Amino acid sequence: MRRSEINNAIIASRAFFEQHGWALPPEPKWDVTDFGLGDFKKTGLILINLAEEPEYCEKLMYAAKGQTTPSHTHKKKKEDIICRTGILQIKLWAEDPAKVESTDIIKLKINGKYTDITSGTEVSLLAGERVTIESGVWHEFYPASDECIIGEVSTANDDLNDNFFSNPDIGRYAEIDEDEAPIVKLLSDK
Ligand SMILES: O=C(CO)[C@@H](O)[C@H](O)CO
Repeated sequence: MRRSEINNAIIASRAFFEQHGWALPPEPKWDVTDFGLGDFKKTGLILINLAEEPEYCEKLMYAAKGQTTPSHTHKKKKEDIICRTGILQIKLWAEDPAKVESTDIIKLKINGKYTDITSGTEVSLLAGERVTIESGVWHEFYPASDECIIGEVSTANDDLNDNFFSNPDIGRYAEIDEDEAPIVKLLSDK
């Protein structure tokens, strides 16, 4: 990813957060990624780590229409993915969709109530709605609205060691081409 693209993504999402009443903490911990695939408009996500504790984690995320967070799972982390603004589509699988065409039933908590869904089902979340994703459940999400603010509340987060993607070409952090000066230091910046 070009640094200019990262800077622009931060400026645009910052404006959207502000417009929708989401005040960011002082010195937000920004994480902007194209998942190493070099096509931020297609596979891209902007995250801010709000709380990172050994017991829990909270993130605020932003994606624009067309941007997918590709299918992945966590071996340790259990997380609630929450639509805060807009409409969020989230697809869930019992097993890695690149390897197995599973039709297993997933017992998924949607808005706090257990619901049986078939692996591969897509759930649509309106603002205020959430799904609770147990570790081991594969998931992919993208906005159905032009823009989307997404929350994440979870057990401990370890982005380096606890993200398992279907696509083996994916790297969790972007490789950066320094075409201009950074406006913020990313979590992945040394
Ligand atoms: O877990 C999630 C989304 O499900 C994010 O916190 C990761 O950082 C994505 O890699």
